[in-house]
Amino acid sequence: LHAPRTPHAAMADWTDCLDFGISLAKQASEAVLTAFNRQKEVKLKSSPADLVTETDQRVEKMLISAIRKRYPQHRFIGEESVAAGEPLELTDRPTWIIDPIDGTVNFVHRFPFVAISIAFTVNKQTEFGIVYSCVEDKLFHAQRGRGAFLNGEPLHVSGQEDISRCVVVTEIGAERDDLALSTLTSNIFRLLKLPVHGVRALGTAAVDMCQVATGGADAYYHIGMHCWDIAASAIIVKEAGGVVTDTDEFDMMSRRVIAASSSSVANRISQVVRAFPCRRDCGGAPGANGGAAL
Ligand SMILES: O=P([O-])([O-])O[C@@H]1[C@H](O)[C@H](O)[C@@H](O)[C@H](O)[C@H]1O
Ligand SMILES: [Mg+2]
Ligand SMILES: [Mg+2]
Repeated sequence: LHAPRTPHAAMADWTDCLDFGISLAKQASEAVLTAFNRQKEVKLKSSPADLVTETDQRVEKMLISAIRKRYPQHRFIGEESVAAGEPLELTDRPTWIIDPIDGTVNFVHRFPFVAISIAFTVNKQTEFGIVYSCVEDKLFHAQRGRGAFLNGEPLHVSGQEDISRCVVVTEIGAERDDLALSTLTSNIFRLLKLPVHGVRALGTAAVDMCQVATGGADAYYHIGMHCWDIAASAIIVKEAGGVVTDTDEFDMMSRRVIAASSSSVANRISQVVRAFPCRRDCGGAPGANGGAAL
């Protein structure tokens, strides 16, 4: 017996939102570049290495107000809005996940890797991601099922399967307590002893992870970052043919991520790297009540 054919509603592809997001990322990049060489007033957030400037806050407000004007029903998770007390809640509604400047420490020091990161989810599934590495003028984007691109050119991971031939990117992050620091440094020690070809850190999770999408790096892992740091670059890596995972299924709220050129490299990293406890960004079990999948 065949089930009766029911006409499906035309599948929304969210390309209009993607195009709008790209145009906003370009505007935001201009604001970031204008401020890049100027003196900045710097404030601390959760630790002496967790910084915010007036530009982070202004760029986020600009992005959210422009999106809200065009899509009044959409919701937001923005790094600086959450820091200002807005709830961090992912629902099934269309949601923009925004990091107005990923790499604020770089921005403050004029170390030339800073990015605007914008992801868009519906039903807790990421539909597209945009990462604009402003100083490099590199625009990465990916849409679910449609591939990943850098300045319009298709991206592919390296496909490397042998950990001992990998360049691995990671970040130390803003945590400065003893347990976090000893875990993070011993992870690097263990990877170098495998050995791997090299360990790198650019100071922006979003741009780091996009290196895996380009094939310039073979893997990336990070513990302690937040969903806005990696939501956009996760879909970019996946659409470039990479693997994005956690110790288990990828969950953007878990504050742990492994992105790799192949599942064998991802598995090897997950065997070597230890995590320290971090409070989830939101939700309980992965995929449930606010957890989010790719
Ligand atoms: O604060 P921010 O500059 O947006 O984001 C930070 C950067 O991505 C950094 O590379 C990472 O190590 C931190 O964990 C993030 O918080
Ligand atoms: Mg960030
Ligand atoms: Mg930021």
